[in-house]
This record gives sequence, C-alpha cells and structure tokens, in this order.
Amino acid sequence: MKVSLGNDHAGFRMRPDVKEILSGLGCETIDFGSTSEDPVDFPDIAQAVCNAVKTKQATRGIMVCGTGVGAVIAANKIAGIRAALCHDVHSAHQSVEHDDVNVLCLGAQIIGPWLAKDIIEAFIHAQFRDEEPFRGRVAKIRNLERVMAREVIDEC
Ligand SMILES: O=C(CO)[C@H](O)[C@H](O)[C@H](O)COP(=O)(O)O
Repeated sequence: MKVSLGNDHAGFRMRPDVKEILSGLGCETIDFGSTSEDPVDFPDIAQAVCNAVKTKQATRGIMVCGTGVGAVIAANKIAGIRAALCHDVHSAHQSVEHDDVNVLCLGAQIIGPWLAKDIIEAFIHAQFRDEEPFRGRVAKIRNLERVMAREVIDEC
C-alpha cells in the first residue's frame, strides 16, 4: 500500500518511528516532510498529504502534529478525505471499517512509539466494510461535502 506521510515540527520526533513502522508493514511512503524541527504550519503539510490521497497517488495518509487535533481539522476540510484522530487501537481499525477513513492523524506529544505502532498497524490492515449501513452513511458524508461546496459557491 502507498501511504502519504507528513508531520509538522511538533510531529517531527515521531517521524522516524512512523517511517520504520510503515516500512515494516511493507508500505511505500510518499513523504511530504517536514524534515526538521523548524516551525511549519500543519495545514500546509496536511494539504499535501491529503491531496496525494485525493488524487489516488496514495491509498491512505498519515499526518502527525503535536496533538493530532490541528491535523485532523485541516484534513477534514479537503473533499474526499475522511480523517480520524486515533490514539487507541479500536478507533484506528473501526474508523476504516465503518467510516472508510483514509487519513490517520496522530499526536506525537500525546502517545509514544509503541502505541503508535499498534495504531498504525490497525489502521493499515483495516478494510472498509462496503455494506449497509456503513455504505449509506459514508454516502451521506459525501453528500454533506457536496452541500457544503454548493453553499460556498452560493456565497461567492
Ligand atoms: O498540535 C498541533 C496543532 O493541533 C501543532 O502540532 C502544534 O504543536 C501546536 O499548534 C503548537 O504550535 P507551536 O508552534 O509548536 O507552539
């Protein structure tokens, strides 16, 4: 599986762990940085990570910031992205199985590398249950995106 990967300065410390975990799972990573602790803005990195998923260059994305909160807010603004902030294993797989989540957000200031490994493994191995009621709910999420996009166009 191809996974787009990004972190801001606060997520930088977890970056080598995430890359090693993904490599151990046989995933190819498309790396959008950041490659240092110099301050960067997480929305910029999240946009790059999510755009790779949206355009199908990557199947899934992982975005690491300090708490994961900013990353998940930014990622969910992008059409076609269903991002989840998961700091437990159950959410990591159920978010894919039920909600077809395609971007995992993590907080490097909140969890350590061992839990991150279990979470990433659960996220990568999980598959969407393309059946009712999940299919219909995801369709309704997609419909919300269309409604919101129309509202933006109407405002212009
Ligand atoms: O967690 C984050 C956003 O939810 C970011 O990664 C930053 O850690 C947070 O915004 C704090 O910013 P700072 O520039 O590191 O003070």
